[in-house]
Amino acid sequence: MIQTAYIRSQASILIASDETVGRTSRWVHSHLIQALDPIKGRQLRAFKDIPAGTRMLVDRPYAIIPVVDNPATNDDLLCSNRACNCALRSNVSRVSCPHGCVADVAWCSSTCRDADKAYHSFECNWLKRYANSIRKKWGEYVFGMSWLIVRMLASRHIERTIQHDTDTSSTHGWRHDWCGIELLCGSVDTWSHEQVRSWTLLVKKYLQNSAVLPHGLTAQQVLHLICQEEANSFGLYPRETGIYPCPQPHINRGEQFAAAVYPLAAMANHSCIPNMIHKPDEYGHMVFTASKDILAGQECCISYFDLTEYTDLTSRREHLRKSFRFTCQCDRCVSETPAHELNDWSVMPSMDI
Ligand SMILES: C[S@@+](CC[C@H](N)C(=O)[O-])C[C@H]1O[C@@H](n2cnc3c(N)ncnc32)[C@H](O)[C@@H]1O
Repeated sequence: MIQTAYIRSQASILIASDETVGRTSRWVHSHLIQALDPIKGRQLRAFKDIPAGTRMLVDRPYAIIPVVDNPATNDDLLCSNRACNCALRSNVSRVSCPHGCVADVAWCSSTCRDADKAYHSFECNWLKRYANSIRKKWGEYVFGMSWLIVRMLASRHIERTIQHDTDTSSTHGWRHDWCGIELLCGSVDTWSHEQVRSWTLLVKKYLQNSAVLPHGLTAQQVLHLICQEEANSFGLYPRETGIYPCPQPHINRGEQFAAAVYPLAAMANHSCIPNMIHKPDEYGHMVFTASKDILAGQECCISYFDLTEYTDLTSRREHLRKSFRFTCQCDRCVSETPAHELNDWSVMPSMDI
C-alpha cells in the first residue's frame, strides 16, 4: 500500500486578491490539501468529500506568455500586464512596446502598459537582442520556453526589488511566490542527457546573468529552472482539458494560445481518468473543477493532455514518457494493461543511464 504523508490540513478557503485590479487571483477550496506520495511526489488530496461541479482551485500565473503563429495579426494575444492578461481581440486597438521589442508584447491600454513598466523593462532588452535569433536558430518552441524563463526571472526580480509582498505569499502553506517556484519538481536528473546538454548551451548563449538579463543566478540555477519549467508548465487552451469519458463525437480542447507556470496548480498529478477538469479563465488564471464526486482521502488529478487526442494505452504511455518522464499507473492504465505486462519492469518509470 502506498504510504501518504500529509503535509498539512487546513480549514479555511484561501483568497488572495490581485494588488492592482482588485480581482480574486488565487483560491483553494478548504477541502483540498497538499500531500506527499513516495512515487509521484507532491499531490493534491480531498480532505473531506467534494461534490462534482465544485470549483476547487484558481491560480494566477507566476509567468505567462502568448503562443501565436503570427503575433502581428493574430487575435489571441494577451495583454502583457500580468495583473490583467485579458485577451487582445483583433478589433480592439493594442498598445505596442515603445521600444519596438517584439510584436508578441502588447497591452490593452496605456494604463496597463504603464502599470507593467518595471516588469517589461526586465525583458525588453533581452527580447530585442535575442528573440529573432532564438526563433531562427532554435525554433518557436524553444523561444517560448526561454521567454517563459525570462518572465519567471522578471517576476522574481519584481518580488525582490519592488513588490514587498502586498499579496500574502504563503497562506496556509500554499506558496505562490519564488519559494513556490523553488518547490516545483524537476531537475537535470529528470531529463535525458541530450536534452540537458542542449539546454546547457541555450543558457550559455542566451540566459546567463548579464547586463541584458540581470537576474543574479548562476548558469546551473537557470538550467535547473528550465528543468522545472518543462516539468510543470501548462499549455492554455480555450476549452476544458480532462473531460472523461470523452464527449462523443470528440471535441478537442482547441488551439493553444498561451503557456504559463502556476505554483499551486503545478501540484496536481496526472491521471488518464481524472476527477478534475481544468481550463483557464479569461485572464489566464487556471481553474480546477471537480468532474466527479470526490471522496475524502482520494487524490485529485487532472489530465496533462487532451484525452480525445491520445486514446489508447500505448499512445498515452508514449506521450507521458516523452513529455513528462513518468509511466502512468492510474486505474485506467492498469485496467488496460495486458496481464503479461503487469509485472514487466519496462513499463515502470524509466531513468536514462
Ligand atoms: C506538474 S508536476 C506534479 C506535482 C509533482 N508531483 C511535485 O512533486 O511537484 C509533474 C510531475 O509529477 C509527477 N507525476 C505526475 N503525475 C504522475 C503519475 N500519474 N505517476 C507518476 N508520477 C506523476 C511526475 O514526476 C511529473 O513530471
